[in-house]
Amino acid sequence: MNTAIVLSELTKTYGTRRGLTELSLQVNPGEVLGYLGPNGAGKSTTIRLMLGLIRPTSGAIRVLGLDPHADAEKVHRRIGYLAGDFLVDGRQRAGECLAFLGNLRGGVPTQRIGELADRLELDLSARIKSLSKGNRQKVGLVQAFMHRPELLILDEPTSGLDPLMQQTFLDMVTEARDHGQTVFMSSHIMSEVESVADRVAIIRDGRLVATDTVAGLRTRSLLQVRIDFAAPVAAEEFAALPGVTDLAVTGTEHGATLTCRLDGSPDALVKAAARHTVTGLHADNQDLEELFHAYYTSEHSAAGARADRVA
Ligand SMILES: Nc1ncnc2c1ncn2[C@@H]1O[C@H](COP(=O)(O)OP(=O)(O)OP(=O)(O)O)[C@@H](O)[C@H]1O
Repeated sequence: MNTAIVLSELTKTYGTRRGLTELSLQVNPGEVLGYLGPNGAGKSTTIRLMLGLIRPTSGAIRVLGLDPHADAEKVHRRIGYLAGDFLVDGRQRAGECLAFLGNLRGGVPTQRIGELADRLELDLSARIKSLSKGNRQKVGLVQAFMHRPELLILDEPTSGLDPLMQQTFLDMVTEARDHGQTVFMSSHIMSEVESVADRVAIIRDGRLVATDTVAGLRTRSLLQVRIDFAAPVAAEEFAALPGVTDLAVTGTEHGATLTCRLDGSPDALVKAAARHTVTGLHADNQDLEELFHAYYTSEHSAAGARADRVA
């Protein structure tokens, strides 16, 4: 079976503005890939390139084995796409709009549209212009999922959905994967994709900075350590230890508390601490949201510095 999506050394510039820079990424059939990055990172640019709506400045793209620009019609027939700004004629009723789009895709049973609308609590008789942003987003989701496409490309799909509907959407993604469909979904929130994504790709400033499974990303996260001492300790004693960053030592009523982040083996830190009387020890993994923020806020952060480990 063909790889669902292959992006090879993709660069897109808009005049002098950066869109994407030498981005390479593969998405396997049946995989859910979460595509994460802050505003302006290049997520929509990547999606527009994958749909053949714009052309790369250099590099190559294959979607379902086809060139999305040269074979746009064939590719579009086989995918479900939700744009970041899903726009349709607001005078139509939601049901009419979905029936029309279903016919364009070779016919979708009314029952299937009804089932999806019920799950998402979407009123099919409402005129689109009268719907709230979140309800309009639901129309977009139904049209992307209704014909059970081989590949779903979803740009910020949960935008405007309340937490209950976000969960319904995530269930729909899981079911799509169970049916063997491939899902590429962009987001700027880690927690939104971490429960459904097989892999996560993180982009910043148009470049891919990490791709890994959610479990793999967790192993990259640093330990946050707190050690309580019975008497004052000197920060210099710990600052240069291997893997220790963001070190702080504060005096307390009963002695001192050291906090730091730790990358790799705790051995040196534990041995250094053991030269003193330790009254408390606490170590926790940095959560994924924090790791993600470190990736996209600072090139020189601990996690950012490990961004070269692109899987
Ligand atoms: N048509 C355009 N003309 C000029 N610059 C553009 C155009 N489209 C995108 N860009 C620039 O390309 C970069 C990436 O934009 P893109 O919309 O792909 O980001 P994004 O990750 O989707 O952001 P968001 O989360 O805000 O939607 C930005 O710097 C943006 O200003």
